[in-house]
Amino acid sequence: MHSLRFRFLLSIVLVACLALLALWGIAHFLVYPKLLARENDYVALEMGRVESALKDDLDNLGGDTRDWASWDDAYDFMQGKAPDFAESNFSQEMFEDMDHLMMVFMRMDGTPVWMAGYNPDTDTYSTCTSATNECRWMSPFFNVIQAHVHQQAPELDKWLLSVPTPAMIATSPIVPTERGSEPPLGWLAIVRSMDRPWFESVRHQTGVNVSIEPILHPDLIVKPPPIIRISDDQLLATRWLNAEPNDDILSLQATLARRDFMANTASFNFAMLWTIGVLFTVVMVILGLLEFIILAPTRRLARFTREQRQEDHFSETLPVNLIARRDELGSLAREFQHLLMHQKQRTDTLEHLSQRDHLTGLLNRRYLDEYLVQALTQAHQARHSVGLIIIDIDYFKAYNDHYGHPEGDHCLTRVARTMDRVVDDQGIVARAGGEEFVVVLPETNRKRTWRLAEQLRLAVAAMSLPHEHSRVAPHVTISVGMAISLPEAPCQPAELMRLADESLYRAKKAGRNRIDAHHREPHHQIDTL
Ligand SMILES: Nc1nc2c(ncn2[C@@H]2O[C@H](COP(=O)(O)OP(=O)(O)OP(=O)(O)O)[C@@H](O)[C@H]2O)c(=O)[nH]1
Repeated sequence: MHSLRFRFLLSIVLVACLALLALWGIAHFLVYPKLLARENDYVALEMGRVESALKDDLDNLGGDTRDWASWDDAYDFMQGKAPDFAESNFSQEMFEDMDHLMMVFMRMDGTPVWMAGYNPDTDTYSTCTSATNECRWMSPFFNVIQAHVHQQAPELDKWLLSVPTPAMIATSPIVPTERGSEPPLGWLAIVRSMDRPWFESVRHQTGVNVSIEPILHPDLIVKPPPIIRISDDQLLATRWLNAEPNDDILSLQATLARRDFMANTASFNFAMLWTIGVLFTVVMVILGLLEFIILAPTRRLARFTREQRQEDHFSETLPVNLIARRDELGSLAREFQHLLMHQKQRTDTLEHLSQRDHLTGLLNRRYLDEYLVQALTQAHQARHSVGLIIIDIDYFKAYNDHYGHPEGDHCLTRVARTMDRVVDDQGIVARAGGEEFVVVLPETNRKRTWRLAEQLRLAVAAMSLPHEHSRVAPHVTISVGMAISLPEAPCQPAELMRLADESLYRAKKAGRNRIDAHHREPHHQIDTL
């Protein structure tokens, strides 16, 4: 059997577990996805800024290239009219300031006219008419540019390059500014390396740390996801930029701090912890209230009920604090108390009925037998004498026959009442059966027993109940036999009854309306009224 406390505890723990599960579900399925979606938006915004910085840079490069390519001096230079144009306008300082890696003037068919480059690795600036000797390092760029312009319409173009190093390139046809529709004489291409200084400038503009990696033959590799959450406080965002040659890809990567996500997560965890703490406190308070309001009183009621089964603990009054309650438990306790009292009354009535003779109201034979056993046992221990008197109405059959049975009953009742009054608290009077009565005196002696027997006989005679057919007197008389259990010669109940019965028999035989005692008693003469 599980106690109420256990059941309540189990239920509340189950409810608490469900609540925790619900919190976990809310966190896992609602809050964290929402936070991650917000973080994705944040990443898109940041990467958008980086891409737009890159685009602006590319646009600037394109603008510079177009400006140089549409300058009349450049057009003249391509015509051979201004041979010093390039050498005098371009220098290492300018390349460093403009962050240019190289530039090349070429004819429409891609033949180089003049090229210059600043190699940051060797910190050298060189100019050449072809990608040879000190300008050899420019040849990979030049070759791609050459291939590109072969397929390009004569207008400004800006694009990204993957190898030999990530770079942005602008190519523009060389045309005169104000000479109407004269054909372009060649191409100007300017290359800007996307290396560490470029990363620094992007970081300066956007506040984001970026890097660029070329991915050659992108069809052959598995692209990593656009967002990789490296740790709790950092993520790696990737954007794919188309580049030449061979449809390569530049992987633009940025390491972003997960500040918002961390802050939101910390706030949510803080709220969760408080929620769990409040939940736990509520559970404990509910348990305490349950214990105080229901469980403890219920246990008191159960304990009280249990005690009632043990006779020596019987009590009709429940604990006051239970009875005084103004709730369901209080009314249950009060109802229970009424039930107990009612039960007690019925038990008392039944006990009374089981001990009494229904006609005379005297104690019955069953009670007499039990009482006699008890009285003799106690007298034996306390070394007392027990007196037993048997009374029988004389010629009662004749009485019945003459006056009728109901009148006989009436006579029995009146005789019984008289004897009960005479004995009073000296002992008990029982109806042993028919017209025979027994008196037991638990603490007595021979003399007192004899005297009471005589008082009984005289009292019945004094009632003067007419008895026309009695042969000893004109009224109802009794014969009495008595016996005593002495401490020095104790008797068993049956023996004492037998001795008293024998005395009665002798009294009857001797003429009735008299007393006879057990033979050890002094002999007494017949007393006749
Ligand atoms: N009215 C009435 N009569 C009863 C009751 N119980 C027993 N009796 C009668 O009591 C009578 C007892 O008669 P007996 O035992 O023959 O003795 P007796 O006539 O009294 O004569 P002795 O005892 O020898 O003097 C019987 O007639 C029973 O019917 C009772 O409850 N009511």
